[in-house]
Amino acid sequence: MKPLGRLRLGVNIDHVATVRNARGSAWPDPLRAALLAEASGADGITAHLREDRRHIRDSDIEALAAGLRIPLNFECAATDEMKAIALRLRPHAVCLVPEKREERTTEGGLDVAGDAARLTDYVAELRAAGCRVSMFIGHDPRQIEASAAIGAAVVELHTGLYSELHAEDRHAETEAELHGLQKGAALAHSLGLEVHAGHGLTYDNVAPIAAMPQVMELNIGHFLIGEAIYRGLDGALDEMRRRMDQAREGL
Ligand SMILES: CC(=O)[C@@H](O)[C@H](O)COP(=O)(O)O
Ligand SMILES: NCC(=O)COP(=O)(O)O
Repeated sequence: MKPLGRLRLGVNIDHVATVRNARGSAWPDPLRAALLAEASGADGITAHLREDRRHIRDSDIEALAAGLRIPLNFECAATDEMKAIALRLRPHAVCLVPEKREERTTEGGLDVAGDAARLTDYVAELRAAGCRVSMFIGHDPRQIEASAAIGAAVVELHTGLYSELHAEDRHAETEAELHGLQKGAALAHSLGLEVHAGHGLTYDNVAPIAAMPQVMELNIGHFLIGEAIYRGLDGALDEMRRRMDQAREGL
């Protein structure tokens, strides 16, 4: 199958805020990083306003919503508090993610099937406000089908397990997880969902994910912000873009 279109790179700037918050100061500023990413060819900016505000804060989301020219993908838990923020700021996209207060990072995908009735209404309100709503899920067919059924426009497939297995050189398990993601992407596309992917992606593991023809957008943060220490943010993005395009070329 030929790719469905040019693969977009969304840059997650959460961990610029992590560094800022480590010193309780105003520097480095996530908006400034987002504007640099925009100037360096990012197709969108992702920011996750966690309920505990451990990195991105309300004021960051407001500054991003007001200051960006490229689309803002607002990641949040499906709570009333977050919905009120989204309805006020009306970002281009809202990606609903599962959250556990004690987790180090997002573990697993959202249980859309188990919360379908509530999420149907939740998504409808965001859609009515003009937001493109996405579900951050694993590749379980039940969750993909439920995402289509509740009216989501997009699913973002969680690549965290794939990334962990890849980093640990667990080749057979990595391949099995990749196969699950590939099947999930095909199912989601067949149901009319736009397919995105992200979490834990790096230069070393991005190619097989970028080569999935149904995937239209990758959201990448932690690795790129770290790599920017060595290459600058523009250099870090350029190299990721190059690897994404290269993976797509052979299709
Ligand atoms: C949902 C997701 O994959 C990202 O937003 C990621 O969670 C970045 O934030 P954390 O590192 O706090 O999990
Ligand atoms: N939704 C995934 C994301 O925004 C970036 O995740 P990571 O690259 O910071 O792990």
